[in-house]
Amino acid sequence: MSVKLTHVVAAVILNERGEFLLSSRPEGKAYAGFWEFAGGKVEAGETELAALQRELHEELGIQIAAATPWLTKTYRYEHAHVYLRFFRVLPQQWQGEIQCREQQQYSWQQAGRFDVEPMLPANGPILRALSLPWLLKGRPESGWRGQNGVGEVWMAFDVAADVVLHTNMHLPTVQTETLHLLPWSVSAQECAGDGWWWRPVALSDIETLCVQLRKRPVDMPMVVLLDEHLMNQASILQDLGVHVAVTMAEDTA
Ligand SMILES: Nc1nc2c([nH]c(=O)n2[C@@H]2O[C@H](COP(=O)(O)OP(=O)(O)OP(=O)(O)O)[C@@H](O)[C@H]2O)c(=O)[nH]1
Repeated sequence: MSVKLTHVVAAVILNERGEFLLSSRPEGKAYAGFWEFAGGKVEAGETELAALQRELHEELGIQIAAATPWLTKTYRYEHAHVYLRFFRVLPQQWQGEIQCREQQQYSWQQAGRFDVEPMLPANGPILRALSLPWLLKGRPESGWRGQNGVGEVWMAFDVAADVVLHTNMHLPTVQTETLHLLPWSVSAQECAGDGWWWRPVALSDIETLCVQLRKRPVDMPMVVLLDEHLMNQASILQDLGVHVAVTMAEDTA
């Protein structure tokens, strides 16, 4: 018997300090009191963005002008089998005074330092993924630096060399399918089970990736490693929900 997937959207709302908004599920709902990203079910005929805008207004009284699609997640609860689509909402993309219109609580949280619980079980990988900066700069030899909500993050992992050398992938089906459609000039590698890295060599590789991401989003963070000649593609990729690592000259790394 096939089980109907409930389509849900949820927002990672950011403030100027780089913190993320979590709210508690109101009484009367399944998992009442658990913490989640504000959002809810997409109604028939509604786009994901329209559903996000409606839910955030209904629950918190805020207006969302724009949002960037990020990760997806499928999860089976006792009460429902859900397909979740998370959006990233930057400080300049939302406005309004936060109100708890459903008697829920809300809390601004720092990446990797969440101090509210319990969290909805489906959200574990999403919370971990929030620690990964949206932009990393550096070199394979000297490591990668970026900012998350807690502060500066430094990653010493020699990603570039690994990405180039290994073509063996152990990726969830969704991503394997996405990667399969990417040009052969690239390879990718899963990174500690919490994300994966991909290194395009030409502009056409990036164009192919963009087409694929629009059709089929990823369920683990994807870091695209940009060599100097492709650095101007960083914002296009970030707008598609990708984390970017750019290779800098040694003295600016
Ligand atoms: N809003 C939200 N829902 C989530 C998250 N993570 C997660 O697994 N879910 C699941 O997605 C589903 C969302 O449904 P909901 O009950 O909040 O939706 P809704 O506001 O439209 O509720 P309604 O049933 O009153 O119409 C629930 O099964 C919930 O457990 C999350 O971060 N945010």
